Amino acid sequence: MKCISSLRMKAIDRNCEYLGLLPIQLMENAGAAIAQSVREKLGSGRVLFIAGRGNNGGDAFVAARHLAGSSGYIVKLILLGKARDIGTKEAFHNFSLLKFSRVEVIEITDSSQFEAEASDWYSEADLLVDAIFGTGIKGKIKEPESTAIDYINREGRAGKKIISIDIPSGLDPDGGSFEKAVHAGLTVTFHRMKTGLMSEKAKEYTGIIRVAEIGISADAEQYVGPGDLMTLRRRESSGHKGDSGRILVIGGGPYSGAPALAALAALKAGADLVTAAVPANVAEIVASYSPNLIVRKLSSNILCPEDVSILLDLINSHNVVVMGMGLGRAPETLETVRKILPFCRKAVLDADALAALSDTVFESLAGNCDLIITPHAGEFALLRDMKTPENQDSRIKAVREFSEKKGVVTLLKGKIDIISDGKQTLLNRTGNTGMTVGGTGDVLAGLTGSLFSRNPAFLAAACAAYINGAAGDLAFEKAGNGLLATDILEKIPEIIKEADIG
Ligand SMILES: NC(=O)C1=CN([C@@H]2O[C@H](COP(=O)(O)OP(=O)(O)OC[C@H]3O[C@@H](n4cnc5c(N)ncnc54)[C@H](O)[C@@H]3O)[C@@H](O)[C@H]2O)[C@H](O)CC1
Ligand SMILES: [K+]
Repeated sequence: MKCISSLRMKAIDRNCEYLGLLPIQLMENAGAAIAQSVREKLGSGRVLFIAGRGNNGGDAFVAARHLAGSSGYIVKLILLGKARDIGTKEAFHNFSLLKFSRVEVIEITDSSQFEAEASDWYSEADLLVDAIFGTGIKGKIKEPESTAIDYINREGRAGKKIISIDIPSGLDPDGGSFEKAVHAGLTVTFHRMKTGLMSEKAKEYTGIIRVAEIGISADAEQYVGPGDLMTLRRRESSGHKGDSGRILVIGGGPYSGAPALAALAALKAGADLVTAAVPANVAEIVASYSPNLIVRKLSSNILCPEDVSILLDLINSHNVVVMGMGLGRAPETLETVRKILPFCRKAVLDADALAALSDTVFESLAGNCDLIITPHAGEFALLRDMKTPENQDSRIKAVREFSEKKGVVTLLKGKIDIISDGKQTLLNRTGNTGMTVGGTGDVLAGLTGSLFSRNPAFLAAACAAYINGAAGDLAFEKAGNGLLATDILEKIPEIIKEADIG
């Protein structure tokens, strides 16, 4: 069964919101699924919900309302804390609806209140629903939550039915470890199995696990969105120069704009230091584009084997190499690419550098170099020696299989970008017709390198595709089809700032 982490689940939730499916709608569906599970376990009787102040509690508020509307149930709810401290507007909204729903509610703020005020509520219940924490649990369990768990388990030992919402409270949703946790007879988890529920230790706490669908849109999971950006590593506020990425761009010779665009994109996406190593004829031109660039002049007018020693020094002092933009495909250039690649720990290969790849090169890199390739359909066809399929499903399959076989992350550029590492695959639909102009691929390569310096390859490539397209969409509003790659550069910081990852 496919499991997901709590972070991925949060990313999908955020992507739903981006698509217009609001958190309160998901909460309503989650609560309805819980109410249905209660009905299946108990035809009629007394049901007690024990709810925390997060969204796990929010699901309980919805479920209690649904159940109180069904005949045959007496529904009570213990809120652990004060109503004013409920953490989200969705949970608070649903809590407010309880006063119109024939659900009796008490607030417990201190563990000493349990004996006098809540003990009877526990003992008279036929079924208890645990909604203290779900995926939001952090650190040591405090009071009154800790005592609330003890009381639930006391009733469980007495043979009562216990249903946990999403996760038995106390269990770490990812690792499955715990200091104490609810012993449930049934756990109703949402959308997908959570990794922590599958752990050996968790088994005796979860009881039977049911995965309930809560209406999450397929696209929220299949397409990159702001939720994925949320999972990127933030820049350290106390970081030193270089901590947020040292990027080496190797490009140019026949062209001068391409390496400059990649280098500037890396800077705009938050890299601290970017060095462009470029052939001698274009070094001054590239430097003249921006005072922000550090330019290293190579020995000749094309990249050639005489440059290998200086390039190896540069590779050692940078953490990601972005290579290929405007390099040309002279045999000595491709030979140089092949010579230096095994020394790169992390590399993004674009454009002409892709022509240096072969099965032998891929094999020699396996395990040494973490590689992202960013071909368009034509370059991908050359890499595979096979036409790139037009049909979307066949294209996805081709990218997935190629990435798995070669041990790389592929970002296949197109109207819909496809990103895969062979196991995970994401699609990206940001971007527009104006972006067929030259240079947008160079921007994407630099952007990818910048994110790659702080993040895993797959996430970096997927988020770079999204940011590049989203920056292009913003630029398109003003420039329309007269959009230039430099317009996209200008919009990158806005997208990064909006996503709060700068
Ligand atoms: N797509 C979905 O799966 C949906 C899931 N929903 C539910 O939302 C919860 C996650 O909600 P969140 O608000 O992020 O966190 P929790 O409710 O699990 O917990 C936060 C709550 O608990 C307090 N807290 C955290 N740690 C401790 C501690 N050690 N001791 C005491 N108190 C603690 C914290 O202060 C907060 O008050 C998910 O599991 C689902 O049930 C959505 O409703 C629908 C979409
Ligand atoms: K729970």
